[in-house]
Amino acid sequence: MPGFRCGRVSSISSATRAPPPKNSGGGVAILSDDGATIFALSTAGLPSAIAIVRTSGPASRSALEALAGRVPEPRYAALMSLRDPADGTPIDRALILWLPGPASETGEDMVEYHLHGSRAVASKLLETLGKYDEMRPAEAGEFLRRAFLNGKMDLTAAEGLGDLLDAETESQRRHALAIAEGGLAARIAGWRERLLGAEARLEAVLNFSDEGDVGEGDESFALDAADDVHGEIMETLAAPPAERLRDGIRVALAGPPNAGKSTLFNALVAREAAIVSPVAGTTRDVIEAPVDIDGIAFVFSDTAGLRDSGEAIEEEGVRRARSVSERSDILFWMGETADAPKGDHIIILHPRADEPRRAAKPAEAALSVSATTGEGMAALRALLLERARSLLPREDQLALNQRQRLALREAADALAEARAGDWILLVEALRGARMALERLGGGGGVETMLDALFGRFCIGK
Ligand SMILES: Nc1nc2c(c(=O)[nH]1)N(C=O)[C@@H](CNc1ccc(C(=O)N[C@@H](CCC(=O)O)C(=O)O)cc1)CN2
Ligand SMILES: Nc1nc2c(ncn2[C@@H]2O[C@H](COP(=O)(O)OP(=O)(O)OP(=O)(O)O)[C@@H](O)[C@H]2O)c(=O)[nH]1
Ligand SMILES: [Mg+2]
Repeated sequence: MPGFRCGRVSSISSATRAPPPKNSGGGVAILSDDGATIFALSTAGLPSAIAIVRTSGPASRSALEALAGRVPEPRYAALMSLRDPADGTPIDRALILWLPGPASETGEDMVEYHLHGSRAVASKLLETLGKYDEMRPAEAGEFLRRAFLNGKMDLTAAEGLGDLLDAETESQRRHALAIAEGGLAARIAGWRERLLGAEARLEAVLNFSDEGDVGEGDESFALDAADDVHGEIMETLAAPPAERLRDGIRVALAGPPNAGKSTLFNALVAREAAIVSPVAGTTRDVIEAPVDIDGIAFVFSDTAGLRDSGEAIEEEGVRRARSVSERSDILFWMGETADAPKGDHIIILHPRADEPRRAAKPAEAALSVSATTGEGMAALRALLLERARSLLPREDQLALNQRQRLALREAADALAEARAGDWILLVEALRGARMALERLGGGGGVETMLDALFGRFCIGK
């Protein structure tokens, strides 16, 4: 299967989720729309109760007429008997949606066949559709690609849909939906319009004034536009990036042997993921566990206790522990305050707090916790969530991916140049910024990028 999104059975439960799939990089090159009518099974993972086969393109209607004898009222579900037109053999009794273009998802004529969800029923219909000369199976992401080519959505909305299809946690879902529904596209459109207006007015001033007639200050409206758009772009860029949201907040537990790291780790991830024992040096490797807590994706890492053991395997474990600790977004330190690494991401804990022989909580420790009795665990989760939220985009902010941030930064950089130069440079700055925004939305000369994006989707999407 070319698209990694296809047929993935999410393993998310209340406490665990599968690690986010990485793009295999095996992007499928999709030809530009060749006018063919495409078809695909759009429900991944059979058998299921219902299988939906979709067609998109001009032959959608005639194929439906041939299979069902008639075309139902647009956008109303109709129960129809499907037959193979070649020999009249029945295929299935199915719910049919006739979705004529341009008011369809792809902008083309579409039909949805909601079949009984077995492999055999779906195969029979796909095979029958494949006999039409005008029809061919869809490539990965090709329905969405056609929607984009037909101006139904811009590139950022398509990216948002990709993230929505991947979403496993509530925060991922909400932020992806905002982008998929055009949250970023609308902002881009507003900025482009503002810049284009300023450009046009500048041109007019230049064209209708005699040489040397253009006075100081006549360009102030354009500088204002550049400043306004620059300010809004910088504000949009100030939101934390989408990557933490998608890949999960990385939380490491570190400290000396026997501190109770693995015990706390197991309590936080709500399963016995790591071995716990009274023997110092039990954990040797880094153990990772992805978890959904309160709708936020986390990846917890339990690590080897830090000490000089003089033993090769344990030394390697300690090296890995330090490396994971450095890369974490939040580090729970469970040892002496004096030994704690430094940094904003470090939270000192006072562990095994139920044990009477333990010293009192040091002043620097944020919390006393006992994973065994549960003491301090609710406060620890609250602290964790508060920190995590500060690292993620807020509800009212757009979560931008790297491509989107780079394009916005390019636009902002161009606008920052606007004040520096003369009129010619000002026009160029406005134009440069507008071009960066246009590319962000998927306009002009982005064919390879389109292949990379749409090739990541499922067949049938
Ligand atoms: N059965 C089914 N469910 C589905 C989808 C689908 O294609 N089929 N979708 C697939 O992703 C999602 C819904 N997305 C859709 C997006 C646009 C249109 C569409 O026809 N848009 C028209 C205007 C429709 C209207 O406003 O009434 C248009 O944009 O012109 C349909 C579905 C989720 N659920
Ligand atoms: N009473 C009490 N015992 C605890 C607590 N946490 C851990 N322990 C015990 O302390 C011992 C060490 O716990 P681990 O969780 O394995 O400690 P660790 O920090 O992972 O140790 P290493 O993997 O060796 O670095 C075990 O016997 C645990 O049962 C706690 O909160 N209270
Ligand atoms: Mg351990």
